[in-house]
Amino acid sequence: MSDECAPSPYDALLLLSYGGPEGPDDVVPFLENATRGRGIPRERLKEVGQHYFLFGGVSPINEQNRTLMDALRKDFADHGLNLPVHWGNRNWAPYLTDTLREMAREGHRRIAVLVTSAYASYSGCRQYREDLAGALSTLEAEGFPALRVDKLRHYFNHPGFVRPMIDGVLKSLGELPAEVRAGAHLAFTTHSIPLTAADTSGPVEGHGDGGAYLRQHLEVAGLIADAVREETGVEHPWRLVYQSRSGAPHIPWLEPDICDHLEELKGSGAPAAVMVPIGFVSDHMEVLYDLDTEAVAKAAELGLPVRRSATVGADPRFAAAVRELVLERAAAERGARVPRCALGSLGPSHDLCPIGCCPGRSPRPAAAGTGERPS
Ligand SMILES: CC1=C(CCC(=O)O)c2cc3nc(cc4[nH]c(cc5[nH]c(cc1n2)c(C)c5CCC(=O)O)c(CCC(=O)O)c4C)C(CCC(=O)O)=C3C
Ligand SMILES: [Fe+2]
Repeated sequence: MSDECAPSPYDALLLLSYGGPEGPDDVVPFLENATRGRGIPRERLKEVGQHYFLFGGVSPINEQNRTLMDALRKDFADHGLNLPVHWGNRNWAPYLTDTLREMAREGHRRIAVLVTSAYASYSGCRQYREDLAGALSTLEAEGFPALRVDKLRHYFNHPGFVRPMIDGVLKSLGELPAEVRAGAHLAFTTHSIPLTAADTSGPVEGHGDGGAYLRQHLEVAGLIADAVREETGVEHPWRLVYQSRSGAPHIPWLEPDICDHLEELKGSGAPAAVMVPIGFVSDHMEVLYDLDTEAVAKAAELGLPVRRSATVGADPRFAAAVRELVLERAAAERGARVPRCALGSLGPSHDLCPIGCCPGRSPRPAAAGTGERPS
């Protein structure tokens, strides 16, 4: 095997995700897991429960992760990369701790971790690092030998993440009625988070003004808008907007909401819009309900033609990007320097989150960051 394809020091890849219910009886316990200690009002929980019940209590996220694992295994096999792929979740089976225990039993010791969130934020980055630290300490208490987990860098600006979304936007534009196509607005959408969480996202030096969360999303939106203009020769106006707001009403979250934005677009005479869910890796419940159900109904009520473009899901280019991320990090851990792919101007993201990156409300141990490395 060529050096480029050596995964050492890694002996496995862990796909780490959110998890979702797989039947009506799972919905309430899943929501309890997802919101424990997070101060979410009961009303919001009832409402979100209804979103899941509308789809038979099944979130598509677990099946999407199984499909992504298949795509990763195929890509790895096709490229002579011998690295087993495992999967664990924060909020539903297969739970992270159970997966890591199984991996430890099988003899894995040094594990690269891909989280299904492309951007910096407490929910999308540090919380997963806290989950990893919690799982590692449970296994240590159970007497397992020490595991080391390395979280792969944020991939929001990796071409394997961005290019499939560019194709998705072009496809959605093509599906709009021809007479409104050229005037269509692009509504890039992501998960709203509390303003304080946005402001403190990413390394401390960049805190304030929406932090890394905002900058990274604006970068991706701009990259996609530029590529679409180059491809079509049409300048589609665009804006970054938000969805899936939770929390107590008096706490400010990122705005505007996608539905309010659609209303504003209609009011200002926009003829159509494409909703581009850049904040999400697959078409899970936030996409299926908040965009395909709620926002699509809003647009119908407004008489605004809309399309929703695809998330990357298990696109082979994304699977290839994951392979590249594993190999580049493996090389770095071996002390080698290899090129790191990133589109745009922000450059490849850090490997190790520095202290103070994406802080939570109360400090908890987090794995895979500066300060967690053996000296
Ligand atoms: C930034 C971000 C991402 C994107 C990055 C990533 O993908 O990780 C994301 C993804 C997801 N969020 C998901 C589901 C939920 N998120 C909730 C609540 C919250 N999310 C938040 C943020 C994010 N969430 C926040 C700040 C809260 C408030 C509570 C808290 O501070 O923790 C709640 C509780 C009910 C509610 O409050 O809405 C649920 C059920 C699912 C699974 C969907 C499925 O089942 O298909 C996925 C992929
Ligand atoms: Fe969420």
